[in-house]
Amino acid sequence: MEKSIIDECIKETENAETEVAVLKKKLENLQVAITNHSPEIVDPEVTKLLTENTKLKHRLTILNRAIMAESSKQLNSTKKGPESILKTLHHLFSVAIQTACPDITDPPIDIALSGANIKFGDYQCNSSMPLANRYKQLGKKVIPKDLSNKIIANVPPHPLISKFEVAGPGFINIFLNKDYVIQSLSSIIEEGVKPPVLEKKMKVLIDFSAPNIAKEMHVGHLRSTIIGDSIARLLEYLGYDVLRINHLGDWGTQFGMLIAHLQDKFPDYLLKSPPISDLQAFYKESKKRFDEDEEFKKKAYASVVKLQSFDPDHVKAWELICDVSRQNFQKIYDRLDIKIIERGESFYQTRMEKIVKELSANGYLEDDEGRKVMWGDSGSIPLTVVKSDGGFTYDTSDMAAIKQRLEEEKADWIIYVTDAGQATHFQIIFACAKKVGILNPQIHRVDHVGFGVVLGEDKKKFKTRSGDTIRLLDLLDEGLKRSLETLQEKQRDKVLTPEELKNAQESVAYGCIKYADLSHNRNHEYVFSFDKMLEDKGNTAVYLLYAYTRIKSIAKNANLTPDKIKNLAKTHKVSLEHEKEWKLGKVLIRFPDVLLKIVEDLCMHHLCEYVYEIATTFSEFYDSCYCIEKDSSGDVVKINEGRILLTEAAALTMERCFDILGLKPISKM
Ligand SMILES: NC(=[NH2+])NCCC[C@H](N)C(=O)O
Repeated sequence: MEKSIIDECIKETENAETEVAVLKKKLENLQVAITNHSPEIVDPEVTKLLTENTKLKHRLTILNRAIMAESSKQLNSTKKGPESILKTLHHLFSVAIQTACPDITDPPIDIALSGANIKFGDYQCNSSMPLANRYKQLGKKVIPKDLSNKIIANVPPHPLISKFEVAGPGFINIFLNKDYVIQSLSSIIEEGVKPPVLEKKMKVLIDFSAPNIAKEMHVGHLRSTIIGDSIARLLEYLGYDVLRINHLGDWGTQFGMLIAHLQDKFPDYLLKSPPISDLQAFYKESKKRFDEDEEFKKKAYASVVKLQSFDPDHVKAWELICDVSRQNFQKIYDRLDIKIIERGESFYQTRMEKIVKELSANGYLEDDEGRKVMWGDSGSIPLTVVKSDGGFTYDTSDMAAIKQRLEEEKADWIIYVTDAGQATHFQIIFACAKKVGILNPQIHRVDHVGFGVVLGEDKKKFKTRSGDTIRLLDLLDEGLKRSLETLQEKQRDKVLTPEELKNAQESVAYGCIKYADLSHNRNHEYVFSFDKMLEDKGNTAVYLLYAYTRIKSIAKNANLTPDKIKNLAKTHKVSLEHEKEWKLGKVLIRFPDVLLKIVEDLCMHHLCEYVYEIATTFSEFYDSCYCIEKDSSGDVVKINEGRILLTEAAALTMERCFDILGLKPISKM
């Protein structure tokens, strides 16, 4: 409905504008007539037209204002989800700036959160200085401060804003309206923490985890698993159609030797499942034979060929081998509560054959000493599409995969989560896919979400004492052991039931491993340290989980269940009078902005910083504002409902953050 009002207004404005232009032209013509001929003839006509012109101009201004008010109303409608403060301000100021500076095309709209000093407002618009520079380039001298006042006068009215102040050389300080924030927080309590409205619902395919069969899943894969899962959780929450894909390394020449070795060692493998428990040892044995025994090598090559042409016995052997790895991977996914669909490299075998034919037929492949290569646009290094022995590579499977994902799966957006070392690989894949018309940057989005290596506390590559890769299951076990010790140090075992203790132990152990990873900027390497991640101070999962239980216990102490608090919100206002209440309230309504920023750069540490900010701002609030008062015998004598409501809004927002980060908060720990 609002849309049709806007359309109508726009139409009316356009009509009025055309009329103004026509009248202007008429006036000009008359002016010429006046000077050239007898002025007394046209005089009454001129006067009439002039009055009409003024009237129309006035009507134009009114219509323009109506459009602005209507479009900001549309932005403001809370039914669909909370609004992004930054986006709303950006919209309001772009209307104001375009009206105030009609001669500047594509004006800079610079909106930012103000610093800690509340004197400078809550948000700032810093556009006047660059705008004055743009005027200077046009040969006009404009004082930024004057420009700021003109901009302010043109900001369409909006319930979010209480007032403006122009400061310094021309900064516009924006002060938020308390009632607006109260309203936003009440809807959190009454309706839950809703995601901001999506501009466009997209189908997103997230390629993450992706360990390799017969090799140990290592900490790099753990990082990919944790980061990928969290991005998936975020995008699912925002309402995207998410497909979580495990691009398992389950294909390739190493399977030749594994199958050949299996056939030799367990000849009755088709009838009886071979008892391989340690696939890595099995891999080592077969590799040794492959390197030392020519006969075996030949057999191994023959096996690959048979497998790739889907010979049933070879496929069976391959499945047996994959199953051993799969079971181990699944144990890790189960513990960390990771949902993912397996679609390994093998899935693309026939598609690889097809795409190689197509690339070759269309002249994209070049011969390079027997290999067939393809160059991307950037030209750095080419993809090896076919090896000299005719086999396919990691590159081939990724070309087939990107085609399958965009064309068959109809994904709008693909996200690949791997170590930063693979950045070039993906750049070339994207460039080649673009070159052959699979990937269209106008409609598709592709991201390589890279991450740095995991280091041990000695700042060297994370390894066991003996220099082996650390087994992830051992690492998770160690986490469980250490988290139990931490809880025992705090004497939690004396207060919690065995079941509660176990829940707390798992929540802390897996939570701290995930959080330590997510809270670091993923582009940097990070040091894996149980000591650090189990600290109860600073930005750690332990600190946050405790902070959350403390927040939850406030209402519990007042005998207020979440349902009762919901009802309370109908009769009481969230309290934002105290400076610390106001500070917390403003942090809480930033949630949509934090999520939208992550959609842009896919850096989950923004969310960790945000949830930490909630916890620390909450503790500032709690230090200076009582929520319940007890008498000397410990009985509750007074409840401050407005503050209980604020507490609930904080707890609900934290819960949402935890959920996106894959942490499981517990009510008692
Ligand atoms: N489509 C992809 N290439 N996904 C990532 C695969 C990661 C690969 N299996 C590795 O261990 O490094």
